[in-house]
Amino acid sequence: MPQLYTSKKPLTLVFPIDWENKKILLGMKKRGFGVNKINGFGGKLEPGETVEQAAYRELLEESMVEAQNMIKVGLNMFTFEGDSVGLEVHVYLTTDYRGEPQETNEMRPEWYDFDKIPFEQMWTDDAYWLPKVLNHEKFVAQYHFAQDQTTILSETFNLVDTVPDDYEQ
Ligand SMILES: Nc1nc2c([nH]c(=O)n2[C@H]2C[C@H](O)[C@@H](COP(=O)(O)OP(=O)(O)OP(=O)(O)O)O2)c(=O)[nH]1
Repeated sequence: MPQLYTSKKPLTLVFPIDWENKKILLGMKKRGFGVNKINGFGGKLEPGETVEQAAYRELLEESMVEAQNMIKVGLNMFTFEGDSVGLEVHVYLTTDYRGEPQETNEMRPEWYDFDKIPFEQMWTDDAYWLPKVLNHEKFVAQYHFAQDQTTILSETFNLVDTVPDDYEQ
């Protein structure tokens, strides 16, 4: 298989989960990459930050929710036709958190029932892996997109016991 990327950029993605009421906190992204899509909360690492520190900070900045725990559930490598930079997205759940979700400059948060997740308003790949996460499974996956950032040209998906720290091409 040809190399899909020559360098990669780590990103975080966090989903607050209420297992008891079967609800997930998602937000409408108001600006930047993936604008107008519904997604979890996350973004780039700041200099000197670990992935987990960035995940905690981005959730707080985007939703005002403060995670008390952070459970790593997945690793996604996203690549795009014609772009040599891969997006390595580290996916976490938090099940213990403080604060009421609030709209911020970046996101409009809202709780969704597990069976009413608006996949048609989310990134195309989410319909493949998010249900696994809600089924208590962990995964490593790779999705290669066409330039339209919607069509998936190839994918690999594996369930794992422990999510690795890095995606290995
Ligand atoms: N669910 C899902 N999330 C994705 C996909 N691709 C992708 O980059 N993301 C996430 C990872 C990050 O949480 C977010 C992109 O981060 P960002 O560019 O908005 O980062 P940021 O908040 O630091 O950016 P900025 O606007 O402040 O510059 O989107 C995808 O296919 N599915």
